[in-house]
Amino acid sequence: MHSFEYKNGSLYCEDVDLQKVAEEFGTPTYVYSAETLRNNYTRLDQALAELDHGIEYAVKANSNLSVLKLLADLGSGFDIVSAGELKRVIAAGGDAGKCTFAGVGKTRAEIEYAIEQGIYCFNAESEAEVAFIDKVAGDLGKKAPVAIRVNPNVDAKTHKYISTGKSENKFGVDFEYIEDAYDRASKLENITLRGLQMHIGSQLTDVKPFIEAAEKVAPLAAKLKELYGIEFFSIGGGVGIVYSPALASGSQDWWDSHTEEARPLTPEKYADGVIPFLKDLGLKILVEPGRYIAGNAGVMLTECLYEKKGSAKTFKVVDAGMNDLIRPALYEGHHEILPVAEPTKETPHITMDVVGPICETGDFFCQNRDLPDFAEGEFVALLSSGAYGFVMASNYNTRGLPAEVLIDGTSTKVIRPRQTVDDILATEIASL
Ligand SMILES: Cc1ncc(COP(=O)(O)O)c(C=O)c1O
Ligand SMILES: N[C@@H](CCCC[NH3+])C(=O)O
Repeated sequence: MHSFEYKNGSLYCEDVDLQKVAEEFGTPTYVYSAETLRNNYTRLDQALAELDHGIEYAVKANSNLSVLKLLADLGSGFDIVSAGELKRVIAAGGDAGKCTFAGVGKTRAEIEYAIEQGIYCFNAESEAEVAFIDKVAGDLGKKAPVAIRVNPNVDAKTHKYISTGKSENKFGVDFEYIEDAYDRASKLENITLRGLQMHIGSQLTDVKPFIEAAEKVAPLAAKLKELYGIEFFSIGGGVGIVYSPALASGSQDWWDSHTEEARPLTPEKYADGVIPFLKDLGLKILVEPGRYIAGNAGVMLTECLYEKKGSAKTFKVVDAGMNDLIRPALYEGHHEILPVAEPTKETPHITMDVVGPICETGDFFCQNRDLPDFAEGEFVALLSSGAYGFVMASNYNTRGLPAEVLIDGTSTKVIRPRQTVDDILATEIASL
């Protein structure tokens, strides 16, 4: 049973027909399945049951307040990368005391705010940052909880823009310097060393790099526990999802490739791979999944505006652009594209580029892809858009932001109304 599937000749999310959603709320619109969000969270939680563990959902993947609230209600903690994300968690009813704060460039204002809100831990990414947190905490007359992110120099074998655990990446403190960094940090007066953190990259579809990193860093975690009494080891996020049938073993059929069994990396495979290195540490193990929780829980709906048959190609121009979903333009990310009205056996397949209205050649959702034909005025869904979709949308070309809708069984709720061009202009007009 999938939360997104064809029923009665139309693509549904849970019990709701996406044709009706597109007609009622317009396009482009992001649609999320509450059931998939819950299932993904629960499944990972259960896979890690053998460990004393906590899930710190990576807010950056999808930060809509209703999504955060749903996860907070399940008991999730949150991995944040800005004061803005912390404000979101608090506004959604999440617990600041269950937040970890990552990121290489935290400002004084952000550090002050996070200390005042009582976050669980700063995950510091450099010695300079540790020293600065110590200073800011001292100025406030408080002690700040700190973990240092170790860069284990492990190749995550993912897209180079989202690999974070190699020495040439900007993240964390090099493995060979980390013990000295802890030694120096332990002498600072206004911080408490609470944990150790790592995160080797995003969209990993093979468990081996996770195993390599856990095996390399677990002895360090044990040593830091002995020396400084740290209480947690966060192994970061990064569990990948299936975007392309080519990634799935076996079948080329999209739905089959998205069955849990066909996932290249299941939560169980992930857990089985890393647990042996973590279970005897006597530390709380944190994970920071973003894409795994939200990615397959969302689609973006868009309408076909025009068809253009060029001498070289057929273009379908849709009303969403790279400003609405930037992953194909930025990482050549693959999103499956399905017509909302279910194609029949008679529907011809044609090779097409699906492109947006933005004045950039890179503004495409697919190139030279064989897809069931669809006509002007028809809606299509870009699948697996629940993570790093809406959150990366921009106003480029002075376009408003898409609406976001949450479906839960038969209920449909707009969780963020469309941002109009008038909304964008209002603040600038007021500043004229
Ligand atoms: C520190 C940290 N934790 C967690 C994540 C979440 O990654 P993912 O969405 O791949 O699980 C990221 C993003 O890559 C990150 O930088
Ligand atoms: N935005 C990226 C993931 C970045 C992960 C955050 N560190 C993507 O869409 O794949």
